Amino acid sequence: MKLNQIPVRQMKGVSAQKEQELHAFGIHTIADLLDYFPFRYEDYRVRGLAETKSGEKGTVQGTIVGNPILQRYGRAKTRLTCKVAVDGILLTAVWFNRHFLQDQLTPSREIILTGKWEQQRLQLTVSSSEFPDSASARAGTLQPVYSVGGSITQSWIRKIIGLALQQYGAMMEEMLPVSLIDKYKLMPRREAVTRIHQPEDTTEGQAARRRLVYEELFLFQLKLQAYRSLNRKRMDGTAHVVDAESIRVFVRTLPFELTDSQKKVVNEILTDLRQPYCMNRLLQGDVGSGKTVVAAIALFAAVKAGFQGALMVPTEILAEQHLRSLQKLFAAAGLEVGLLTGSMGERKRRDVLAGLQMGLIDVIVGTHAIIQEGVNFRNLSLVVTDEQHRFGVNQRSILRRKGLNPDVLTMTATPIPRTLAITAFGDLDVSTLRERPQGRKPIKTYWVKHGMLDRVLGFIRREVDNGQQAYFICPLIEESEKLDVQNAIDLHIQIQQAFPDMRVGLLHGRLSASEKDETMGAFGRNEIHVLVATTVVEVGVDVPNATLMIVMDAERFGLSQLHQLRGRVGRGAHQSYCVLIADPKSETGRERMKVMTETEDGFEVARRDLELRGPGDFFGTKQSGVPDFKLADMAADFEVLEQAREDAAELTANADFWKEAAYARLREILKQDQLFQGDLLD
Ligand SMILES: Nc1ncnc2c1ncn2[C@@H]1O[C@H](COP(=O)(O)OP(=O)(O)OP(=O)(O)O)[C@@H](O)[C@H]1O
Repeated sequence: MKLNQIPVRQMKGVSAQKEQELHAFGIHTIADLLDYFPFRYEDYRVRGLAETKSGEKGTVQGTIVGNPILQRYGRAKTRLTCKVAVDGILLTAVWFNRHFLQDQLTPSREIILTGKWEQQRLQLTVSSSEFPDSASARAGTLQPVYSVGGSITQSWIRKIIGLALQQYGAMMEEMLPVSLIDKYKLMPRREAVTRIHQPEDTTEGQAARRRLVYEELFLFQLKLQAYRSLNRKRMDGTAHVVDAESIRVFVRTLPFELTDSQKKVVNEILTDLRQPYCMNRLLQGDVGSGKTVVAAIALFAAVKAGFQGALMVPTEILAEQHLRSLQKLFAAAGLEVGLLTGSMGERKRRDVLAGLQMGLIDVIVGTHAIIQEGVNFRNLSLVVTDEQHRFGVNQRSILRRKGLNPDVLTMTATPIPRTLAITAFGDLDVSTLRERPQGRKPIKTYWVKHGMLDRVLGFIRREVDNGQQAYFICPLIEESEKLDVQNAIDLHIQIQQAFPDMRVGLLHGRLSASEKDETMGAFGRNEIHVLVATTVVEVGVDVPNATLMIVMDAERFGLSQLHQLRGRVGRGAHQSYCVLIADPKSETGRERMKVMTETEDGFEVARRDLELRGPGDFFGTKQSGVPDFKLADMAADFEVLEQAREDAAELTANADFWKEAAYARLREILKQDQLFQGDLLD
């Protein structure tokens, strides 16, 4: 029996109700329980009074002198005091609401006190006390502090983990190969798990943590690297026969000349498409840098080679927009483009599904719906996805199980510093669009206070009179979508009242797909002058005639989000503006506004963002696609992550890893991961 197969209920003391509550903390098996690590320690080590600083918490040992005095005050409140001799000093120990201790405080008995020491008054306010002769004494130890709640208390979980260590500790298996344990002089697993729960001292706790952090990051990287290595080895991707001439002809039909950056990136992608292994490439380019057309060329190449392609986007608004632009681009070449979204009618959906299965549709555009059950392709060979986090390795394995192993091109407009990207996402190949199409004027960005709304309205008037359009964004914070939608509705009324002669549109997440589509379509045709919207327009929306982006309460947005929003303008030849309305309360908030007014370069914005937030926070956002680690901290443990990546890459590249007994345990772990289901690992 393995520890991860023994339900936690097997432990004495874990009732059915406790078991339920443990489940909420992700604890199902004994292995989970042992891996439920403390996030800090409480220090109960006994020190001399001289070493205990006044005003701070400490633990001391002394002898009770004289009888305790109990005072009652308020309703059912008590204050118990007693003189205790510690290191030759007579101090007053004070307990609040612990009247039941009175009988135990007998003169000349030894006692250990933990609490706040006030030297001036020779007084110690006790938070916990115990007698050295009692069995459950904590004194002398560092006590682990766990994340707890409900009927799971600190002392209960300490006890149950302590018992689990006694009962099952010997069954804990090593996971890391000896070579790595030796290389970094790591604690063996059994010892590390025991010590992280019950360290003798801080050094030991840290050494245990170091080992377990490495293990966690190594296993994370191992998964990514093993996946990549298998992928390369298998050579079961599609080796597209790319017809260079027809691509040249297609590019000539585009309404503009490709930038040098676009040409370079297209070549990188075409080279990948020709290879027999699967492409896994990240295309990063600043907002408005022209990623869509690059994707279109790649899709065109796949179709010309005799396959189908898919473009997966995060929202239905974007799906509709991309459908229209691809239809336009592919019209002359006679490619058939289809749309598949979650909110589509059943009949339409059935037609599309049939079209995909029979190969009548060459390129499908859609949301997540594309890779759901029941969607079958005739021969899908390329998936382009619009935001890196939406198409992770897991989605990939869904397709694999359908017998599909497409090349994947992931586009992101959130430029991630290269080292971070590579480290966090395994070994993606990265292509970067550095320049924007020619003729674009830099967007002018202003930061104004709420009091200046009148002038902002004047700005709208000027732009609309010039034939341009404006976005007016109000925040949408997930916790109270209802309130935020109300904000948008109110703002819409306010703007419409200010400009009775203009057409003011409203767009938010609560509208139906067709309502959204209608509004977006009308805005695209300049039938709506001002679009009041929530962040549903954040990514990808492309209306080149819009030249003014106003963001209400801009302090409520993160830097990359603001940059994305700003990127909705400046997409045509006209001068564009971004106005941030904000009264930030914090220094970081002000700093963010400053960064926005100082630079328009997405890479620079990302760099400053990283500086302001640190990599921990950067990766903490949903954007990153990086899982929550139990122990590891992306910021503090970043170097370990780098190291772990190198180790994992080296190991999986070595043929021994896939057959030697020494690595059987690691292969076992991989096999259990759903990512590798259906794959033969050895
Ligand atoms: N080489 C080019 N020359 C001129 N215009 C171009 C060029 N490439 C793309 N465009 C136009 O630039 C605009 C922005 O392109 P696109 O929508 O592909 O940007 P993007 O990189 O996807 O940006 P975002 O992440 O903001 O959506 C589009 O209107 C597109 O037609």
